[in-house]
Amino acid sequence: MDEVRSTTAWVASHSSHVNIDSLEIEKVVDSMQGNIPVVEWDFEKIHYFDNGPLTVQYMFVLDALNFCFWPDKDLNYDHFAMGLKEALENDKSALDADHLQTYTGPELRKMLKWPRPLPSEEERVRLLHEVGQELERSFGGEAANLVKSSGNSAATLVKLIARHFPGFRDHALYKGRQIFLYKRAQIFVADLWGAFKGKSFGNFDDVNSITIFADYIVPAVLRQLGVLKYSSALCKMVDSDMEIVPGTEEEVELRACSIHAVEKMRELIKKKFGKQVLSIEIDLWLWSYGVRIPTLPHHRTLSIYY
Ligand SMILES: Nc1nc2c(c(CN[C@H]3C=C[C@H](O)[C@@H]3O)cn2[C@@H]2O[C@H](COP(=O)(O)O)[C@@H](O)[C@H]2O)c(=O)[nH]1
Repeated sequence: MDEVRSTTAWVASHSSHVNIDSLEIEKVVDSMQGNIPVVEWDFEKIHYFDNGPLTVQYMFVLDALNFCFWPDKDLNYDHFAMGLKEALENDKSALDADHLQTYTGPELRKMLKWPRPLPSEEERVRLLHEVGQELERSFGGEAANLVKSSGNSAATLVKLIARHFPGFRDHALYKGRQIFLYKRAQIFVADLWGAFKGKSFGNFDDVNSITIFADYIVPAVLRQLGVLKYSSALCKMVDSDMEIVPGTEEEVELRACSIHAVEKMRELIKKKFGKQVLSIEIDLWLWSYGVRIPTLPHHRTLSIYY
């Protein structure tokens, strides 16, 4: 996680299209007196939860597919969460490692009750197969064993996921440097922590090492708050729904500056109010705020990472 922190800080200090406004961070922090609004995990009441290993399997599969819903304007994250939940409730073996390896696009669509091809459907199916194969090869078929191998360390779990599952290797090259973002791997840790309320499979000694999850909602909220300032060219691209090519400076800056801005917010809360706030808590507040404003313009990049 140190790599996520240090490389995104480097992007922020070399940024050409996105600027972090420290004064606005201070205003936000002061206006809340350092108290981040508490948002309950699964405030939407959409997730599968049985307090056991099957919940871990559900979360891992969901986070393997947790990217890029926007190309279909009627589709969102909730459809995936609820679809997988219902599939599991009807058939406890629906997400077993051997099953995951055989799903086809039409079968995935049917499971999610989606009437037409999903965005990046072939990639989603490939990622499901990858998860099934590697869980079977290295973890006895169970994501719960992957989590157990992390020894209650969030940082170790993210590393293990990146090592074993290429689809989770959310890196970018920026001005000649490798930048680490790890959105889906980190969100899996946060989902476990939230679902199990920091106990059992959600017990991580270093949960504060996790950063926010750089998706397409959080940068939009930080912009709305005035914390991120975009260049006028980037404003036009985002506001006109123009696609931003993955790996471009603009895309990497949007994501990396979001991570760094929230780290700065945490530091300021600590300095001014003596409170230790988790990035996960800030993320959940920002994200839940953003998804409640469907008209909020967000950047559009075709990606499997977020
Ligand atoms: N930063 C951040 N990004 C998140 C999530 C979540 C869901 N988190 C669960 C955990 C607790 C809650 O109760 C949620 O159930 C999804 N996303 C991202 O949003 C985008 C989807 O947007 P739309 O197309 O409107 O559905 C897409 O990139 C998706 O990957 C989060 O928490 N943080």
